[in-house]
Amino acid sequence: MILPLAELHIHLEGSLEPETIFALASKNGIDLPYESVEELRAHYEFNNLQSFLDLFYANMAVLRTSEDFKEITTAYLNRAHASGVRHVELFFDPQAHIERGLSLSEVISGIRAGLEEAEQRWGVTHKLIACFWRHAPAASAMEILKMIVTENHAIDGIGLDSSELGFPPELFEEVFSYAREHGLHVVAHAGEEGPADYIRQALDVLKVERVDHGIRCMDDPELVARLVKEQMPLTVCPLSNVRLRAVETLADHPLPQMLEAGLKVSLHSDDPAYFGGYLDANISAVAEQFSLTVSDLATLARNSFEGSFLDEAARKSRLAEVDAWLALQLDTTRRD
Ligand SMILES: Nc1ncnc2[nH]cnc12
Ligand SMILES: [Zn+2]
Repeated sequence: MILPLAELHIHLEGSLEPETIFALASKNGIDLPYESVEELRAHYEFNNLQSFLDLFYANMAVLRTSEDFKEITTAYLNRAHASGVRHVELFFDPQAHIERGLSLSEVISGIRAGLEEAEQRWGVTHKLIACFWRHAPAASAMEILKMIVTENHAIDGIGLDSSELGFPPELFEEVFSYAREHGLHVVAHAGEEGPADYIRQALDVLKVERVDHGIRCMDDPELVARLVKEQMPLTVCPLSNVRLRAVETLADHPLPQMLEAGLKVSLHSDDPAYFGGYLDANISAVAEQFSLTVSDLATLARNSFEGSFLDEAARKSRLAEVDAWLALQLDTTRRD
């Protein structure tokens, strides 16, 4: 039995593998500035978040049709299912695709078709979260959000992503308040590269239900105490943090201290095609680095379902699956 997990921090466009970038470019008649997959892959060395985002936004320009979105959603879900994912809350960047002339309906219908097929095939449940760019004006986010609401697009929540430093969450107060008033879930990237104060703003101004990354909370003991008290879910992405140099090496990652402090941490893959692995790779890397026990892994898995937007009944049944996994592991250990 594989450890059942909820993947709560995955950017669909970050699952675009180099081979798929080439295949879509060829299909859509787009010239890439690389001769081969190997040449493209050679650019996957990042100094910080921005150096990654520049390549990430350029590469996603190969996505041109609703079918492209369905294809990459299906490819991601095939891979995720194999790594134990039973529920996914998928991010996508609407501004990137609308800028290229796609309509919201084309993008969302393609993604939804892939999500629904995976639910029918494997029972992998889903939510869809539109992430707004913090480097773009809040007015652009608001315009798209109003379109989502008035045209009744199938979106479950909104998030906030892209360049962090210099773009504090408070710039998006009105956008998040409008989203909450219209019954959408709200999450935001905060404290990935940016300071602990951005996490506080995400809580106090945006009133988020979950913080994406949040690792910089460890600079601020008072904030840690609050996050523990509120049991605020933090979606931590260890391989991303290493590749974007938010931490120097995996050994320097604050995950053990975050767990020790009682923070509600779960593990996720962020942009798996760029950072060296899907959810299973993230979990194996930290399990090995920090000698995590099966009980630690069960806690991380439980936190992923508790931090999700699943309804009570579905969450309970997934938590029972985690308990069954742990019982089996403990039983196997006893017999060995
Ligand atoms: N790690 C990350 N941080 C901010 N925005 C992103 N978009 C995709 N990946 C991201
Ligand atoms: Zn992210």
